[in-house]
Amino acid sequence: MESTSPKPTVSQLEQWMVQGKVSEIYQLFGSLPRHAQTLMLEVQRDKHIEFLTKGLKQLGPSFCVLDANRPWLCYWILHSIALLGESVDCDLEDNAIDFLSRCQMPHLATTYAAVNSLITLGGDRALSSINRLDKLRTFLLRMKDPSGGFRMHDAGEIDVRACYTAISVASVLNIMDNELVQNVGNYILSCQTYEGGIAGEPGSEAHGGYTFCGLATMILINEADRLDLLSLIDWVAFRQGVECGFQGRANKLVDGCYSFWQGGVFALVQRLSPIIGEQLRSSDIGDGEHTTGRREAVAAYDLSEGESGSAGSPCQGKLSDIGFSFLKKPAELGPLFHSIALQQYILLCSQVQEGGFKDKPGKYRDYYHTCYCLSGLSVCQHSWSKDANSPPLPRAVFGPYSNLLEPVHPLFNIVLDQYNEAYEFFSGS
Ligand SMILES: CC(C)=CCC/C(C)=C/CC/C(C)=C/COP(=O)(O)OP(=O)(O)O
Ligand SMILES: [Zn+2]
Repeated sequence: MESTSPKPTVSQLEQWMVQGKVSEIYQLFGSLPRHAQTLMLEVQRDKHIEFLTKGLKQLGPSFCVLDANRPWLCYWILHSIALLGESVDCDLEDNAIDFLSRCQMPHLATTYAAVNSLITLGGDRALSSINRLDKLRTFLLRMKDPSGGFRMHDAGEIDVRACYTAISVASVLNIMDNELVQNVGNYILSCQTYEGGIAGEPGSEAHGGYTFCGLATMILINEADRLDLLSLIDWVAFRQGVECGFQGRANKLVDGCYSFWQGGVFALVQRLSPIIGEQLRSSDIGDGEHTTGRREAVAAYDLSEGESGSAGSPCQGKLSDIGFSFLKKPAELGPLFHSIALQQYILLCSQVQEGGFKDKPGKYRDYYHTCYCLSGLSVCQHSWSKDANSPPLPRAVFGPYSNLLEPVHPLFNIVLDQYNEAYEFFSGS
């Protein structure tokens, strides 16, 4: 007898993508012919590069307009290209360096984007174009508020993003000092909410973007132990939805960009196990049925620390070296989220087969979502590796192994090779 519901085709799936039907996409993906499934699960490298290169060219020809979004577009595009293991041609690179070295001020977010872009381009010309000691350090100090927080720009808002962008740039450029760091921890601490996540400013709602920024900042200033990491982990673990992607905050829709903002939080947490162990041991676990998980976690920590002997030792040495040392520690914890499910969301719901990524089915692709979906995908693929430099096992990578992206340094969201080159370059002075 003939079936009344014929098997869906790839174009029907694309139709559902446009209509935003996530559950239909998953349900019926399974009944596609194998070759069509394989196609859908592949990172469409060539198409993404085509989309990204087109965007980069559109920023030119001489990158001459200094509007606030351009350094961000540059970073989103250059970082995406680097994650895909490619580089840009010489003319585009020269134009980008000239443009970026002219626009490192007067806004912290664009400064961060410009610095990360130049580090991503790499090489002496790009790295030495950053006037870090005179101009940049003076600018960072001018943005600092007596509360400990940073302002985004002169007379601008003080928030967790400003703290992160200032501290991230200072750390990666080796210009961190006590004056910059003073009271930043108090400010971030005042933004951790009753839910466990971190808000943009005191009294606001916890959000994934700010939770990433706040946690990364606390790690970079060696004060992560001051946060309530147990409630932060509880909060972020509950942000992965039934659609497999992450939402930015409670009761909101999932969105591909949170694959990095929330996924990145997990990548950081994986290397905080001594502090988490300490907080678990001193937490009031109680003896109710619902506390079994926590008691088991304490027991597991006691065991693993017995094996590795890595109790929460404070970080020694230079402030700017914390980011570098952080990745030298093994990731003693496995991923505390469903990393395969997230890869499924990114590839089936956010990836646009013609190139680029989007927030969710029903939306259009853009460079911001392309950057943060690819960053999140890389975090997932490398989330089972204890050592940041060792390639993941095939079972950690959803779809063909050729989907594997370059690893990032999760504190800065810079591809690891490029971060290491910058670390070497700036560590001498
Ligand atoms: C380094 C740097 C500048 C980081 C930025 C971090 C970041 C993404 C912050 C999120 C800001 C925010 C509250 C978005 C909510 O938008 P929405 O209400 O449209 O989205 P939602 O419904 O998903 O919460
Ligand atoms: Zn988004």
